[in-house]
Amino acid sequence: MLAVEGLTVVRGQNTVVENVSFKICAGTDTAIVGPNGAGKSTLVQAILGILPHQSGQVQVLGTPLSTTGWLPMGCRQHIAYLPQNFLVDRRIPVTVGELVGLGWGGREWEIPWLKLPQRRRAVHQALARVNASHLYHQSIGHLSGGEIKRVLLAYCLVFPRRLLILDEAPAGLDVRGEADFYDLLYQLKREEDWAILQISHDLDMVRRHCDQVLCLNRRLLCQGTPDVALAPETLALAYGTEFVQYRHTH
Ligand SMILES: Nc1ncnc2c1ncn2[C@@H]1O[C@H](COP(=O)(O)OP(=O)(O)OP(=O)(O)O)[C@@H](O)[C@H]1O
Repeated sequence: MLAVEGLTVVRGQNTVVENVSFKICAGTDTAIVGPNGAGKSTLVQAILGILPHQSGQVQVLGTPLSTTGWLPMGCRQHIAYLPQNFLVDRRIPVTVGELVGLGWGGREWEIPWLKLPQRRRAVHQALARVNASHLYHQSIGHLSGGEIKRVLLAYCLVFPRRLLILDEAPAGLDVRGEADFYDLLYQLKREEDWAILQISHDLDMVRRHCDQVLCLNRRLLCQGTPDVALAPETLALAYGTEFVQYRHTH
C-alpha cells in the first residue's frame, strides 16, 4: 500500500527526517511513535506530499510521489488524512453535511448535481459510522473540538479509500468517542482492508491496537511488532533511560 525508501526531509536548515524506510500493507495498523520534535508529523506530511522531500522515494499503491509532492489524482484519492489540528474560520457558513460531502467524489470530472442522492446517502452513512448523524444540519462553527474530530473522520470515510493517515487523531474525543474510534479503525482494517498509519503518543493504545510500530527520532530507531519496537531498550533510545525506569516503577 505504501513504500518509503531512504526518505530525507529538511525543514529550514535542519534535517528533521533522515533516511527513513518502511512498508505498510493493506489490512494493517501501523503506529509512528517518538518524542516531541522527532519528525513524526514531518514524515507524514512528506508522505502526503504536503512537504517536499530532499531524497529517497515514496510509493503509494505502486505510484511514485514526486520530490515536490505531486501524485496522480487517481492515486491520491485513495488516501484519507486526519490532521493534528484543523484550523477553520468558524464564521464560514458551511454545514456538517456540506463539509463531509466535499470528501465524496469520483475519479473523473462530473456535473456536480448528477449524483446528488448517492452523495447524500454516503454522507449520512459516514456520519452514522462516527455517531454524528445528529450533526448533519449543524453549522461547522457551532461544533465542539471532539465533534469536529468526528466530522473530519466522516469526511475521510465518505468515499471508499485505502490508506488512512492520522496525526494524533483521537485527541479531544471523550472516553466513549475514543473507544468507538478504535473500534471503527479495527473494522476498517479487518473488514475493508484499509491500511492505517497513525502518529500516537499513547503507547498503551499502540500495544493493544497496532500491528507494526515505527519508533522515530529523526532516524528510524526500530520497527517491528509492538513487543519488539516498544521494548525497554528501544524506548530508552527514543525517550531516555529515566523515562523507561519511571514507567517500570509505576
Ligand atoms: N515550519 C517549520 N520550519 C522549520 N522547522 C520546523 C517547522 N515545523 C517543524 N519544524 C521542526 O521540525 C522538527 C520536527 O517537527 P515535527 O512537528 O515533525 O515533530 P513531531 O515528532 O511531530 O513532534 P510532536 O510530537 O511535538 O508533534 C522539530 O524540530 C521542529 O522544530
